[in-house]
Amino acid sequence: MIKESVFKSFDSPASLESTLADKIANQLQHAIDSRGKASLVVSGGSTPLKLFQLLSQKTLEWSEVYITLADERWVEADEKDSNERLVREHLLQNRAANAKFRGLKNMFASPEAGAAMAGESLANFPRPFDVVVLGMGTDGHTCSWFPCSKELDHALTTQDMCAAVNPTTAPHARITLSKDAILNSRQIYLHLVGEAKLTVYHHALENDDVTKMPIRAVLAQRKTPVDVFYSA
Ligand SMILES: O=C(O)C(O)[C@@H](O)[C@H](O)[C@H](O)COP(=O)(O)O
Repeated sequence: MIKESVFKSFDSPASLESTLADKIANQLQHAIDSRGKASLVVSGGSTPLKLFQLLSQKTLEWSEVYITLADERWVEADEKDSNERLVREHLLQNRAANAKFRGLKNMFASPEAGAAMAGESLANFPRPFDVVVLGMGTDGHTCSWFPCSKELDHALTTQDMCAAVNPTTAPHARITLSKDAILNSRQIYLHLVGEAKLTVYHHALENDDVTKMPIRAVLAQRKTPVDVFYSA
């Protein structure tokens, strides 16, 4: 059994999003007050859209906030499935329009070819990352650490910032921050909405086999604090 992380359950996605947006904004501003700048890593997918919108309205020194993605699909930044597009349309708006954003997709033809440059492009980000917001798929993946992919072990063991992944159960070649990069953070939030995700989360706590459920790489470690924010 994995020892459970801090688990916060909310009555509705809206109350979760409101609380989480407040917490993230406070932590980013605290980082700026303490160290002059702050870093935020966000995930794509459908779960964080409202959170992005709420965050974008927060009053803080967004010009000192460096934002990047936990993972990206290897598609152009204006395509439907691009996480960069999602972040530009929902987070880098309103007050957050002044934030410094770096996506992970670059001009290379594949994530394998582009991974080193994607990592280098984050060189001026404050590390450890101040706040990382992760999602989770119902197969137990987080970031683009897919249980089906032959690159999983590399993504979970490399010291490089970024790794290429070719999932067989999800569309698009991907680039993902490595486990090493994700865990070099001051705070990780796991944002879960829906009872199906709660079932998967409880299943993930049953043992520490990361090859079956890579989310365990986050849940089974004690180096970096992980708070789970859940609403049905
Ligand atoms: O780009 C992505 O797809 C991700 O970053 C991924 O790890 C996501 O967080 C989960 O798949 C959950 O996705 P949903 O929020 O859509 O359920």
